[in-house]
Amino acid sequence: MDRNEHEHVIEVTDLRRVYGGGFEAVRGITFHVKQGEIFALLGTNGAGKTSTVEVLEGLAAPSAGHVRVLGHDPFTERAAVRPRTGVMLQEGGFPSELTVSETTRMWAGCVSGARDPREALALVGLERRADVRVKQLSGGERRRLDLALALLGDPEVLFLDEPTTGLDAEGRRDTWDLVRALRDAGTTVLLTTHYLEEAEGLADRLAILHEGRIAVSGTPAEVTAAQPSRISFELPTGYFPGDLPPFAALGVCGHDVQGRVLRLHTRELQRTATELLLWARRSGLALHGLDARSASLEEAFLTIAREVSAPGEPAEPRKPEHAV
Ligand SMILES: Nc1ncnc2c1ncn2[C@@H]1O[C@H](COP(=O)(O)OP(=O)(O)OP(=O)(O)O)[C@@H](O)[C@H]1O
Repeated sequence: MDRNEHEHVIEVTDLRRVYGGGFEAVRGITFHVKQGEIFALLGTNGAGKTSTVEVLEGLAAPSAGHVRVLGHDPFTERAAVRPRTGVMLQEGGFPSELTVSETTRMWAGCVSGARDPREALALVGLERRADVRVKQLSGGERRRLDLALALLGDPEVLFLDEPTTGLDAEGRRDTWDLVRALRDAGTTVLLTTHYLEEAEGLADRLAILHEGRIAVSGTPAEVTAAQPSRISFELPTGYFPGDLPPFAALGVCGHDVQGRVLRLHTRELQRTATELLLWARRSGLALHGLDARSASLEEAFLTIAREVSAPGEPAEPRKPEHAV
């Protein structure tokens, strides 16, 4: 591999995208993706993921800021960028009467230096469906066909917009294995996804978008570590949160009560759990519904998603934000 491993293959600087009518869908985001890295863009519905990816794919110009893919402006230098990138859109939109094989061959005719269409189908496990009409494919098989087409040009950069939507668990795992293999061979991958376990298991780094801004970013471990762990249980009859030992002594950094269920937030899960159980034993109490769970990407995502701005009020970026 003669590519520079540390090169920023994708550079996004202060990107803004304003639609006709003045709605600002992307409000100044900055991130970089290194060569041979899988970067995931996560976000609530309407957060601006597709609006961002479309600019990277050269389908739209930035309203402000700038974007580079492989060192070029993907919009004004489309001819230089497009042959080196593979794009898997959310909706493939193939003619449904063509077979899988015909579709792949037709697409290969539009790609310079395309790999053997049969090889692309084999990569996504569709070789046995080559003679089936596209309209007869399941939703998951169509996603795999979308991916096969994106891989035809053996791209250096792959844009995957929700690549595993509609796939069953096995198909999803197969796609993850394929994306990892492509990354290991040097391909740079930018993907959007709604599946948090997909981002957690697949991405080297990720950014969570919210209302057009990057709310948090970093490696999955960094983003997760910024969240507290949780312990919840039913308050024993006649007990209130104030009857527990002082929260500071338990290492608790926050709490909430829903009905009789007390939820403690902590950054020291082992210490808090130990102190809580010792207190329960000393007090002769059974803690029903006891549940302790480490911080997760899901927790980070839900925390951000709950921070809904008031109508007309721009969302403020969260601090601290990891460097990307
Ligand atoms: N052509 C358009 N004109 C006006 N507003 C648009 C247009 N396309 C998207 N938007 C708005 O921009 C915002 C961001 O949309 P975008 O599709 O980028 O979000 P997303 O994060 O990809 O969402 P999802 O997860 O639902 O696919 C949304 O509020 C959407 O309604």
